[in-house]
Amino acid sequence: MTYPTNEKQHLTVDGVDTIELAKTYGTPLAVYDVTLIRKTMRAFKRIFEQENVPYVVSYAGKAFATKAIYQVAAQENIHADVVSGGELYTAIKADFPTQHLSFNGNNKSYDELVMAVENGVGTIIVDNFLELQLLSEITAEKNVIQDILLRISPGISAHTHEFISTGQQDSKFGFDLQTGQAKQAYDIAIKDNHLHLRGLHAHIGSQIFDVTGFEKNAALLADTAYSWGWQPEVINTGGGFGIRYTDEDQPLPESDFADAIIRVLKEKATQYNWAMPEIWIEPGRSIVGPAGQTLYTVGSRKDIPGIRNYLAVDGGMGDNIRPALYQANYEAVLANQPNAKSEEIVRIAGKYCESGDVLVWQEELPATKPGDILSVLATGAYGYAMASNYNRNPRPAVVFVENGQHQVVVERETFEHMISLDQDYTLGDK
Ligand SMILES: Cc1ncc(COP(=O)(O)O)c(C=O)c1O
Ligand SMILES: N[C@@H](CCCC[NH3+])C(=O)O
Repeated sequence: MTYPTNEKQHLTVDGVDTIELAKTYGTPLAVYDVTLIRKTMRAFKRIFEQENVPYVVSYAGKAFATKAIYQVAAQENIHADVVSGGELYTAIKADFPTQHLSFNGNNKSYDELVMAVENGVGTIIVDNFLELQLLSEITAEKNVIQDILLRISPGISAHTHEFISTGQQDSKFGFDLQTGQAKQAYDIAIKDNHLHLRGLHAHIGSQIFDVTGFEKNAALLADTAYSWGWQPEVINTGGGFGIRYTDEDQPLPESDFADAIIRVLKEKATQYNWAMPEIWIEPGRSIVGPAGQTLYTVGSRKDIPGIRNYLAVDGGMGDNIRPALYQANYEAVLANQPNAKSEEIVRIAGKYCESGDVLVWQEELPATKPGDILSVLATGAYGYAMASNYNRNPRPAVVFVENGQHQVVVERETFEHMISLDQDYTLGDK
């Protein structure tokens, strides 16, 4: 792999020197290549347009939810999916057209549902019976009609890490199909005058590398609707398209997934004599994952002869929990000279008080010294989004880069931000 560099041999992002970014904004620093984000969004849209089928590409904001990314999604005229009042609030504050939002989640609160209805969220993807009842009450009281989809748990196991697989029957998400709960939900929803049931949704999991699960899922949703004597307007097959983190990952082009789903649903529409349903997909990771990277400053090291060399950087599990949570692998490069020859094998650890605080389990790197900048690649999805203040470390700043320019889109958290909600304790002995 050859990494993009400038005349100083420094790693670049869309033409911008990462060493300069680290100097300007400090580290750890999450950096996004917005040109690449737009390219991926457009590539997804183009597949459907070439096939001339009605579609919605809905960016799954959980992968990275900030005002700036919702603004890019709006500029590219794609939809977005939110999963909490907080994500919805962020999208609203970004002036994202709420009609283009869908709202997923397995335990939306009454207040969140009211917020969604009041703000004109286009589609609520109803997950369970309580939600169906709450939404029925809220829409009746406000005398509005709300578009909904029903989320089904399809009983399809995706071959991915157990914790990010959601389609299997033993899952907290969606109405169970096998036991008839999905049909019961359909019977309730279709009769409700304030709910406009537009279609079905099922998401089988994340970081998936073959199309068969998506084909099965699309076919199952169509067959299910047909078996209920119903022609759905929308079939939403979720997200989950796998990306490359390391050489172990061999992702398919986004077109393969979309093509497979389109082909199956075209066949089903012909078989059932339906108008072609709108095909919705909800990619998160594949849109922002490869476009993001995190810059860190090299600090201490510990070499244990015959055992392992640890290289510590100034971030860690607080800005990327995925290695600790899923044993996820990443690739790291020395940003000062990414194409230099490797000289040693190291484990890149963070600065958190946990043995599991690892960013890269094993990496070949050139010799490094304190103060060098390392970049961990492909951290754009579920990195900053899952960041925490563990050990009271502030969360990094986020910078967007496009056409040689750069801009902070999330400021670095400060110590003061972190204690801003703390109160002095006044009840105990003085
Ligand atoms: C309902 C739903 N849609 C979309 C996504 C996005 O998945 P990914 O980021 O893997 O594309 C998820 C997360 O797995 C999800 O739960
Ligand atoms: N957060 C997970 C994926 C879960 C997706 C949400 N349904 C990850 O980092 O891979």
